[in-house]
Amino acid sequence: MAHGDTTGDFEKSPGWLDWYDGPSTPAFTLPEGAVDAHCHVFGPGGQFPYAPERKYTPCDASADQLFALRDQLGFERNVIVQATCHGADNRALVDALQRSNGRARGVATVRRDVTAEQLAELHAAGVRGVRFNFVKRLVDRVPTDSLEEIVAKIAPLGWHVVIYFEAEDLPELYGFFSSIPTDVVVDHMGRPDVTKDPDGPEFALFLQFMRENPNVWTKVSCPERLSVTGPRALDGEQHAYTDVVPFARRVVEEFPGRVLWGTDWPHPNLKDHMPDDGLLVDYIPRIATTPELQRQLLVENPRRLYWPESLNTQGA
Ligand SMILES: O=C(O)/C=C(\CC(=O)C(=O)O)C(=O)O
Repeated sequence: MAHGDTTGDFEKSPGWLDWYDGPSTPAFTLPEGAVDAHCHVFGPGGQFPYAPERKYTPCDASADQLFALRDQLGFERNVIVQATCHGADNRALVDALQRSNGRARGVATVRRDVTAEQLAELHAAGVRGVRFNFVKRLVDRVPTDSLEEIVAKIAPLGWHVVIYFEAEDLPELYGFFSSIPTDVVVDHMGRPDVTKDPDGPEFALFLQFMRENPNVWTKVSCPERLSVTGPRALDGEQHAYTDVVPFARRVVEEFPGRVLWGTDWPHPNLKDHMPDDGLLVDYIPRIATTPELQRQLLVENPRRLYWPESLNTQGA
């Protein structure tokens, strides 16, 4: 369904695909307490304007719409990640966290001049991390000394750093990423080229990065973004994105305690189709094949990072 061409004073980027309205109820029953650990809120633009420096203008995707999806799919909680279309203006994120009744935590974007007071306010709202984006079509590159300054400011709060990059850029960024002292969460497995061999050198470098750095976690999310051959999660398809499965399954099985999963709703910048989020949930048991792996991926791991106070076992 189209959600309108304008949002407040903003016109959506040409060719923008709106999120899928009326997703199916998943066939896979999520474990109790499951967390959608990667999703976004956009605007509404009339209330929370998009950032002047943005590289795309999305359709609105409000907190209420996100919470309705959460309930429909059977998740208990969300981790809402600041997207580049809102720059370092975290107001839409903070508003969503505050209206979630403690059922959402957040990852913000901040600049090097962020103050301790601003960070304390974000923490009180439920922010637990910052995101550094290195995807060239989304942002202008921020120098690493600025990022190091930010890390020094957020580390005392117990926050972590979410990094988003493409596989071809890992060799250049490997040293900087390995130097980050906090926990680090890699979005979408570092965006592997899934036409390549999962046993080949490109993905081997990513696996090596995770092996060498026990503070590094990853989201085994976004098959709809990584897949080349599909099939797409539409029309009841129960075997969607088969080409991504070997990559995600490999990571889940080698690092079961350091993986997260999220819908990526509302799926910004997809070009050729918009997935049915219910069918995306049905992809999960193909990459986390046992109830124990599913519980770690969906419940225990996200709680350790985002709701550690809810765990009563030490070092769980
Ligand atoms: O939602 C995602 O994970 C991916 C995005 C958008 C994004 O990250 C952003 O705007 O910050 C993408 O690949 O276009």
